[in-house]
Amino acid sequence: MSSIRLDSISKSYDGEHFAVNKFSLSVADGEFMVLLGPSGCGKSTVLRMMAGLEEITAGELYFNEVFANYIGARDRGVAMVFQSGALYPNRTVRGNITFPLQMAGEKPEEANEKAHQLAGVLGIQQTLDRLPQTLSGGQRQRVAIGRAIVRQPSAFLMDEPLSNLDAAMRTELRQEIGAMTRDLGITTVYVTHDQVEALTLADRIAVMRDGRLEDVGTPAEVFDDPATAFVAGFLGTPRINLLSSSVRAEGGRVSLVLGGGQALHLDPDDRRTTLLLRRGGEEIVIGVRSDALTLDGEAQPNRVSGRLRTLEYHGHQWIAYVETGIEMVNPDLVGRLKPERISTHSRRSFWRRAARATKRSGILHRRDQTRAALPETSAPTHRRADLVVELHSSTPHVPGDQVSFAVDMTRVYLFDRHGHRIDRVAR
Ligand SMILES: Nc1ncnc2c1ncn2[C@@H]1O[C@H](COP(=O)(O)OP(=O)(O)OP(=O)(O)O)[C@@H](O)[C@H]1O
Repeated sequence: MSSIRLDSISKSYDGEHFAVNKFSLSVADGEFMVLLGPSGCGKSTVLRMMAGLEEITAGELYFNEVFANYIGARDRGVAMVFQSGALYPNRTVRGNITFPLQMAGEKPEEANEKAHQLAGVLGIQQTLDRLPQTLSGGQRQRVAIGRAIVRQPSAFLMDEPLSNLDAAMRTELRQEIGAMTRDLGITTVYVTHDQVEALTLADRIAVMRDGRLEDVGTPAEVFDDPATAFVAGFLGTPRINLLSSSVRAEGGRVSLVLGGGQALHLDPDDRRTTLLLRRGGEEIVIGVRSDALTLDGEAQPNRVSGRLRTLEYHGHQWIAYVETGIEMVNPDLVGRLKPERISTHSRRSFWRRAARATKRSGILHRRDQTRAALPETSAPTHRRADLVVELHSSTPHVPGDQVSFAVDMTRVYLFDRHGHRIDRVAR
């Protein structure tokens, strides 16, 4: 088993943009780490650099604290499973699983015994003598997992292994992957854009955006205590409401002024009051999950009101969409880094680091080719949109009614205009 450490890893495929940009992460021995983020944020690239399938442009990779940038893929002792695990079509399930052992010179009886045991763990004993084309997608993926772990790799890297399966099979195999990797105590890095997979499987989740690490923590930490508005928006269904607001600080009291003549008030004892007293007049972003709002909050000091536009029935709940006159912030765009041409100075220091990291391999980089995203953020992008509220029982209200919702201020997140949490995030 192995710990994995990435120290300021960058990857550029084209010398123009960074697919991964100064990404640092430590995965402990035996930990199940999920890389989560939207399509194109660089998750697979990070995984492939760990596997040795992509050259690292800059930064350092360590396995068990041993520098590993230039260790060949075969010598890293890691196993990888892809979206659709390609199997040898002319070999049986047993033949596929035992193949890596045969290559390693293991005796056929021992290899068969291991395949048999693993097939038991993966629930595919009945298929051992069948060819891949006779298997379902879920069974094929199980065989691919079996073949990957049969040699007891020091780390197991999985790139969206469930994405080609139907919903029921995803849930079943997800649970089995979780149980199996924990039983074996194997260090696992698992890539997905599915928040449910991330929340249910991970010991810790690393949330990525535009090639960078946005947040890392246990599922409860990133969900309940998100570092940025983007993370708050990426986790949770319905998506969090992000309300544009400005801070009014007067006489030791703080109000958060919303559009449509509305405001929320922080308790003087609230530790965030002290932080915001210094930010009077500043624009901020307030995050309120749809279940932190309670209908019929007319009598509450902290409430938001509006016109009920529509109600959706979701079986176990109703979702209310409310026009409030409050300006909402798009969670996908808030604080997004502006891609800009890198300055000469930054380019030089980038390539100096790249050269240091690649010295041992003798790989030369083309200095004049790179462009990068500088750590500059655009202003939050606003949209006029509905407030989204979960209702757990039916309501006599009908579309067109004026409605009020009490806001649970203990469950409100405050972000600066670039989407970073104003109060300290506990990690
Ligand atoms: N071989 C390649 N050549 C050039 N660009 C690439 C290559 N592989 C990936 N990229 C680019 O790098 C960026 C990150 O891609 P990557 O596949 O790592 O993202 P991802 O988060 O895994 O996305 P997805 O969830 O869609 O697989 C994307 O802009 C992608 O187009």
